[in-house]
Amino acid sequence: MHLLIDDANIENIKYLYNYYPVCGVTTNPSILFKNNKNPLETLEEIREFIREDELHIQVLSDDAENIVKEARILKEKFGSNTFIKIPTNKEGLKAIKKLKSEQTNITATAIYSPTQAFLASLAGADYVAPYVNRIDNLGYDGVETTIKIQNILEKNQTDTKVLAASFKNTNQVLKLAEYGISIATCSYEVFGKFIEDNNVNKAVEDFVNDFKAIDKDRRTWTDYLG
Ligand SMILES: O=P(O)(O)OC[C@H]1O[C@](O)(CO)[C@@H](O)[C@@H]1O
Repeated sequence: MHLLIDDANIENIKYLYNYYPVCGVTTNPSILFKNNKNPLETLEEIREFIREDELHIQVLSDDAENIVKEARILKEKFGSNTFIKIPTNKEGLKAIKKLKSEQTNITATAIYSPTQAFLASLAGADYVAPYVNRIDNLGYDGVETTIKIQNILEKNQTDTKVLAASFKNTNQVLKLAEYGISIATCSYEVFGKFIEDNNVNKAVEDFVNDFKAIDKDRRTWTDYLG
């Protein structure tokens, strides 16, 4: 499983890139709204910072013809490793079919059911993005649904990968990693919870204190060898 950042705040993105093994950024209109800045300038800044890594941007048109138009403009502006996020409804499927014939990278988004994912895959989507936490909130099981989607894609030997989205805790992510889900996109808040264990800090502190007791003037190997 690879990890993407689900955020549009450039400071958060820079911070997470500095510490975590991530391979790109996903955005959606609500994330851009939350960032409270000019959305175009924000995306330009993100693209400049992440260079050729994956950048996922969602279209806002309702009908296939305008979705295709918007996708072409976004692809032209943000480059080849940009994934156009298209909601998986009927108009979206129609647009995905058309855009695939133009070699556009597509993330089929707003996926709540395996049927949607299967259809998006047949239409040519590169990624399908099930909304794990939102599915949980509907009273279904987001993790199970995502695994089911993965099984369907594997059994049907498609090239489409699962990009799991909408997480509220790290356990949801880890469960999917266990099943080899291709990629997960996580918010700044969820990243913050990945390594938050006081036991780890305590263990490290004990190691350092023990070592320091050997020679109080030499705390690290750099002090011995540097
Ligand atoms: O339920 P949430 O946290 O709003 O997440 C919706 C998800 O859908 C996406 O738009 C799919 O990529 C993500 O950007 C986001 O994680």
